[in-house]
Amino acid sequence: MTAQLIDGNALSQQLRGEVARRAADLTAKGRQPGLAVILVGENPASQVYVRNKVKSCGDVGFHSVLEKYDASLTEAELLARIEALNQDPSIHGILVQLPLPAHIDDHKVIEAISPAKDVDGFHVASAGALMVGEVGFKACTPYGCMKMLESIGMADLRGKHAVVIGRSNIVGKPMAMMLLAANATVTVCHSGTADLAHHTRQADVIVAAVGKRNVLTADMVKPGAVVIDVGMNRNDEGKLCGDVDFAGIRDVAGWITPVPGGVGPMTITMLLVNTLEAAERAGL
Ligand SMILES: Nc1nc2c(c(=O)[nH]1)N[C@@H](CN(C=O)c1ccc(C(=O)N[C@@H](CCC(=O)O)C(=O)O)cc1)CN2
Repeated sequence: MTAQLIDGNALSQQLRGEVARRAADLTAKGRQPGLAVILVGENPASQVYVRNKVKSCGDVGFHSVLEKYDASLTEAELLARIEALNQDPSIHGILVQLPLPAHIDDHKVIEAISPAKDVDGFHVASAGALMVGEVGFKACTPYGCMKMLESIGMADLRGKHAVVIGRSNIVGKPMAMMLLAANATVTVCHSGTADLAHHTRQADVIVAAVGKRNVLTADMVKPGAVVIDVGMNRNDEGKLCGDVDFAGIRDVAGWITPVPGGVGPMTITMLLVNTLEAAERAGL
């Protein structure tokens, strides 16, 4: 068996077309969606990501502002900027690019963003809304993974077993909640899991979100399973790769997401979706 690819670039293009249409409607009503992106420091990967976010905003007709600050910015200064953006009616979404420099408490910063503008979905209020099934912004990476499942006819996971590898607040935990909301039976594995392969071999859907190469190999995958790779690592040749052994697993899985071109572009697409929804909700 050769797994079919879930193409994040193609799916993103399709979803962004719909976002652009809805944004044009809002703009015509005098409410152009607006996103503020804050970058603190010189992390080279973060610089690429924020540039892509701002460019993507332009592509779908959003207003955007990129605020870049030196790594010496104080926590108090950052909190003051967020408060100003919370009050700015032209800004519907606020995003602080992570990671932040070590002297800034990222939890404090995320909690300073108004939940109504928390388009990253990282605020405790957003996480709580997801937990209890209320309206709130969903974290973009797991939300993108759910859209990828939907695109292959797996919106409803009743009777399916999903295994999430990783328990971070921004991917693993919200991913598990979203899979549960889609009726999957969910197992969350992590560094304290005794026998990872025992769990993954039973899974119909596996989401790998660890940040380490080759955490999942072909012998750990049930034939026909869906494998979603959230990882973003460099291999020995310096090339971008995910958390799973793509070449090996491709011969076993039914579906697999590539890196690059899989979950990454979907993360930015769902940020656009959340920003659009923030602008739509602002008019209600
Ligand atoms: N405030 C946030 N910070 C971070 C988030 C986030 O969702 N919100 N996630 C990651 C980084 N990230 C978005 O910010 C992100 C990472 C990767 C990609 C992406 O499209 N990757 C491409 C490859 C890019 C390359 O060549 O380097 C791909 O997979 O095809 C998008 C967004 C941490 N911080």
